Amino acid sequence: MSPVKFVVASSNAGKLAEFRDLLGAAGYAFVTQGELGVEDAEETGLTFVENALLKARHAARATGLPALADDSGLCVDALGGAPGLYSARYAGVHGDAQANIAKLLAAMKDVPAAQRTAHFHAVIVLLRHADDPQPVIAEGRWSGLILEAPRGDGGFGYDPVFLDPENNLSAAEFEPAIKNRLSHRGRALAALRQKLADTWL
Ligand SMILES: O=P(O)(O)OP(=O)(O)OP(=O)(O)OC[C@H]1O[C@@H](n2cnc3c(O)ncnc32)[C@H](O)[C@@H]1O
Ligand SMILES: [Mg+2]
Repeated sequence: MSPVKFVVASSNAGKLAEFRDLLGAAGYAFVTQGELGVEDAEETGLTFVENALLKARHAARATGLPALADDSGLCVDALGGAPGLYSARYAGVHGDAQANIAKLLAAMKDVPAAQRTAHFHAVIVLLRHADDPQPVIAEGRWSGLILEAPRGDGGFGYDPVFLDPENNLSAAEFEPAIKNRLSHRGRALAALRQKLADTWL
C-alpha cells in the first residue's frame, strides 16, 4: 500500500466505504476530510462538476494535500432529471435517505413501468493542490429504473429503489464489490485512473 496520497473530500459514510474498497483494491491509501477535522464545503454550484470542484478545492486548501471529491445524484427522466443535483437534500434535510425515498416514490406514484427510467451520475475530481488550474475530471453513469417499493438493505441513499434491469437486482441487493463494478462511482473512478495512469496515480 502506498503512503497516503490524498484526502477524500466527502462526509458520506456510504461513499467513503465504496472509495475504501475501490481505492484500497488499487493500492491507494487516503485520509478522509473528517479525520483531518475539515468541515463540509458549501455546495453552491449548479452542476455536478462545479460542486465536485468546490469540495475538492475546499479540502485541498484546508489540508495542503491533493484532494479527491465526488458529486453525484439520481436523475429521473419522468421528473425532468430531479432530484439530480439536489439528491442529498431532496426532501429538505440533507442526507435523510428514508425521507428522500418516500418523496421520490410519491412523485413517481402514477408513472407507468416503461417511463420509470433513471440514471445515477457521478463526477469525480482530483486536484493536485488547491489552486490547481488543471483538475482531472471523470464521469460515470449507471442506468436503471425506479422501483415501486424499496428492495434490499445494502448500499446507501436511493439504492433500494434503483433497479439494475440487466441483473434484476436493486442497487441495495448487490454485493458491494459488484455495485462498485457497475456503478456510476466505480465507472467514474476507473475513468479517472485511466486518465492518471501515466502521470500521478
Ligand atoms: O457531499 P458529500 O460529503 O460527498 O456527501 P453527499 O451525500 O452530500 O453527496 P452529494 O452531495 O454528492 O449528494 C449525492 C446524493 O446522491 C445520492 N447518491 C449518490 N450516489 C449514490 C449511490 O451510489 N447510491 C445511492 N444514492 C446515491 C445520495 O442521496 C447522495 O446523498
Ligand atoms: Mg454533499
